Amino acid sequence: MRIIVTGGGTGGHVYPALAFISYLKKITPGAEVLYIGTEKGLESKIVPKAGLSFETIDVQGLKRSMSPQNIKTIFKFIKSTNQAKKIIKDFSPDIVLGTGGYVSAPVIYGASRLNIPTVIHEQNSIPGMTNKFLSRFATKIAVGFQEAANYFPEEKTHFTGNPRSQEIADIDAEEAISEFGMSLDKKTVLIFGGSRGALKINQAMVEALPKFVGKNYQVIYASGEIYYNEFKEVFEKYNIEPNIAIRSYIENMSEVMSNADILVSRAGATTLAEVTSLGIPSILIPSPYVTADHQTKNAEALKKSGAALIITDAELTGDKIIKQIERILDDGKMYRNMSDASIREGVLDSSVRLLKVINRCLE
Ligand SMILES: CC(=O)N[C@H]1[C@@H](OP(=O)(O)OP(=O)(O)OC[C@H]2O[C@@H](n3ccc(=O)[nH]c3=O)[C@H](O)[C@@H]2O)O[C@H](CO)[C@@H](O)[C@@H]1O
Repeated sequence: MRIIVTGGGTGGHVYPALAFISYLKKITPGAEVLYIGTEKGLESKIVPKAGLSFETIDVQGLKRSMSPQNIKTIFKFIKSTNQAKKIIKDFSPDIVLGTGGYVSAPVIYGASRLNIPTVIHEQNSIPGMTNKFLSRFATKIAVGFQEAANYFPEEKTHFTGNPRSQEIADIDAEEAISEFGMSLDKKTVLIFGGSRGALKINQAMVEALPKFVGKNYQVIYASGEIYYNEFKEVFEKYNIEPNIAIRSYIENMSEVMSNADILVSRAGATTLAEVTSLGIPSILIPSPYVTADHQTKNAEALKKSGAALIITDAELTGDKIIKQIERILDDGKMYRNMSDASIREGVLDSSVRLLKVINRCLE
């Protein structure tokens, strides 16, 4: 199979694409893969590192309201579609898969103009603007949350879950935690604010860090690369504590998360796919700054099932984080119930399902 994969901007769009590619290569060793992203997005750092062929195009996101800036965007869209079409023609794929983010718009649209089958994957419970626009042109649509199917044409939409679930469920890497200087005998709380970090979570952590010192559980925190320097002094002070490890970004997140007992994080869809595939209880702080408040909807789906507690961004403090962590850790029954609910939400064959959807386009 020759496949072009596109998706980018943030980790939430890139990691599912990489997880699917890795599964595809495992079961179809001859598969030829080309990834199209942008220079600026996180994909330009992590896709080449994964050893994949990577090409870039210039893209600009659509604004919600009409403005002179948007007219420029339309011209840019036409230009980037032409760039994408040239790459697609040269590679001549059987199929093009898009996992969201601005970059997937010109690539999927361009492929559909060239009559090449396309599949888009929507990770969130409420679709983003790019996938809503592309839903008219895509051959098939795969969704990570059942709720998202309501926004797309029924006849071409399939529930697959998020490929990161299947990938992370197979991982068991105890050594990852020792690399952080942590103990295998203590409960581990993993905390981060999505792939880029979140200011509000960093501020709450500055308040919480002194209070984590000497606790009978350990804390691994990723601040996000753009925030690390801002709080460096505090982070360096507490990083030397035996039960605290602080990093700007965790590259081997799958391995680290597989050792976690509780997750505290934003409610990005890919993070939620990961945590449920491992059956880990979570404390979610949905970002209020995303399209259609989709993180609140993502988090509510997990809360409803009993797998997560929610702290709203407005009420977030260091003390609230600690209180909720200890509420779960100190109550064995609550812990087990949340963990059982979490694993029930996991879709452990998500890449198998996505490949089925792709193969149906090729019949
Ligand atoms: C602000 C914003 O627009 N957020 C969106 C973006 O988030 P974002 O990129 O933050 O998405 P997710 O939380 O879904 O995924 C983050 C990914 O980064 C990984 N990770 C995180 C921290 C770290 O140090 N190392 C690491 O590898 C996580 O394990 C996960 O795989 O895409 C998601 C998926 O469409 C959406 O649901 C989010 O609403």
